Amino acid sequence: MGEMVFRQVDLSTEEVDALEARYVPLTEAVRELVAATILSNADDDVVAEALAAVREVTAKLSASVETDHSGVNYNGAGRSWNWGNAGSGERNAIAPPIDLKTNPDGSTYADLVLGAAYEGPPGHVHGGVSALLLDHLMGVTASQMSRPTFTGTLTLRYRNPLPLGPIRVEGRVAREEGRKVFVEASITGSDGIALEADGVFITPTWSPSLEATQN
Ligand SMILES: CCCCCCCCCCCCCC(=O)SCCNC(=O)CCNC(=O)[C@H](O)C(C)(C)COP(=O)(O)OP(=O)(O)OC[C@H]1O[C@@H](n2cnc3c(N)ncnc32)[C@H](O)[C@@H]1OP(=O)(O)O
Repeated sequence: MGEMVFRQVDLSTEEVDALEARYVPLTEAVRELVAATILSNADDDVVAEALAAVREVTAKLSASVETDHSGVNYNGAGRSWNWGNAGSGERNAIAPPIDLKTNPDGSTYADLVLGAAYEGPPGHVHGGVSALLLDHLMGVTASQMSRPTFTGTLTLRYRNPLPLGPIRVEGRVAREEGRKVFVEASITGSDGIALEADGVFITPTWSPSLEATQN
């Protein structure tokens, strides 16, 4: 297995929150840029201007890049962050804009709006995006944010096309057997239920290696 390191970073929770607050508006603006890039009818001059501006700002941001992935980090107070996570990273404009909530009974849900960047069939959500949302929400549900769990098997039933627009993803732990956590989930869109899923999430025998670093 390749190296999988969870990094302990010497930052206070306030410092992590401040960093997140600095970048989240940028993530949201980049999502708007992605949508505008897909939908724009601008002429050659405007597109050339946008290209130069995006290249310039990307060069400015890239000047301080030190690594090729952001990883899973945590501090001494137990605050963890995974800014690049493909399913939910707060600084990842490619990730769906998910804000996952946990109910007192451990079940989870997220209400979000999927726009032009998530299209598959005309006007509808790409099946792989639905799978990404479910894998992520079900993995968090299985972990109860207290233990690492990996997707073992994920079974999806695409019952109806899912229109772009507002959707709700919901999940709950159905049962546990040893290291296996069985999770059920669904996605509902403006036309009603679109997907049902069940999955087996497994706590590995190995513990994640924890690496302390100075930041
Ligand atoms: C503390 C920090 C908390 C942080 C929370 C953050 C939440 C983030 C959420 C992120 C969400 C994103 C989530 C992601 O994207 S996770 C990324 C995608 N998933 C992976 O990369 C997983 C790759 N696979 C593996 O690493 C191993 O195969 C695992 C760990 C899964 C099992 O390897 P292990 O060596 O441990 O297995 P075992 O042979 O001892 O078998 C043990 C039991 O399991 C049963 N079994 C085995 N394999 C499968 C299978 N594939 N389906 C169904 N069942 C399976 C097996 O029959 C046996 O059952 P039984 O015979 O005992 O009844």
